[in-house]
Amino acid sequence: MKRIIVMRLGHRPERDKRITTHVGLVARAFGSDGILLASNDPGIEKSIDDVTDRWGGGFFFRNNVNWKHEIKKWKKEGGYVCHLSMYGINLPDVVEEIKPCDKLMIVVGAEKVPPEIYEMADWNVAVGNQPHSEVAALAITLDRISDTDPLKKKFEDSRLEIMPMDRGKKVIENTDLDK
Ligand SMILES: C[S@@+](CC[C@H](N)C(=O)[O-])C[C@H]1O[C@@H](n2cnc3c(N)ncnc32)[C@H](O)[C@@H]1O
Repeated sequence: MKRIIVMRLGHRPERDKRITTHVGLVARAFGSDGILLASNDPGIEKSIDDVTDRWGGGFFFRNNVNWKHEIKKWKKEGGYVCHLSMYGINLPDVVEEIKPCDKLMIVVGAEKVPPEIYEMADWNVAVGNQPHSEVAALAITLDRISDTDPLKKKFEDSRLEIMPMDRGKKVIENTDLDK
């Protein structure tokens, strides 16, 4: 698996800020390269960029994209699209087909997605055929399709790094980046 990006559809700035931020945090923490937001919410872009700046990695955020245009472009460039939906094929039954893809876009919705996405996607994939959350669906998908363990990912050029410990909290600050 070489390049994975996430597309967030249907974000409503008045009610989805927290969950879309969590979609972005999970996309970054579990190994994708960036996220496209198909709505205009510069505040979320700022929050995710701030996290990337402090915690490292080369994650990108693009605000206010035209989702149809981005998907068409992605496919034209040889990319594949996996739309997460509880109505799709259950992930364990399709994961081995998706894994070898070296350019994958994972699409998650908010309340309701445009019906065309079901046709445009190469796979409509359920993370279990029960309703739950885009955050959980994305996390499990990123974990299952990865060749390496996403929890072991190293984040380059971080200002902050946690030293894991049994109890308490230890965070190391890397001041070299400011020089
Ligand atoms: C709160 S759900 C909305 C479900 C909505 N009722 C629908 O018809 O699409 C928001 C998003 O979470 C994701 N999601 C929720 N449950 C899922 C599941 N079991 N498998 C895969 N994705 C799921 C989908 O991406 C969905 O668009």
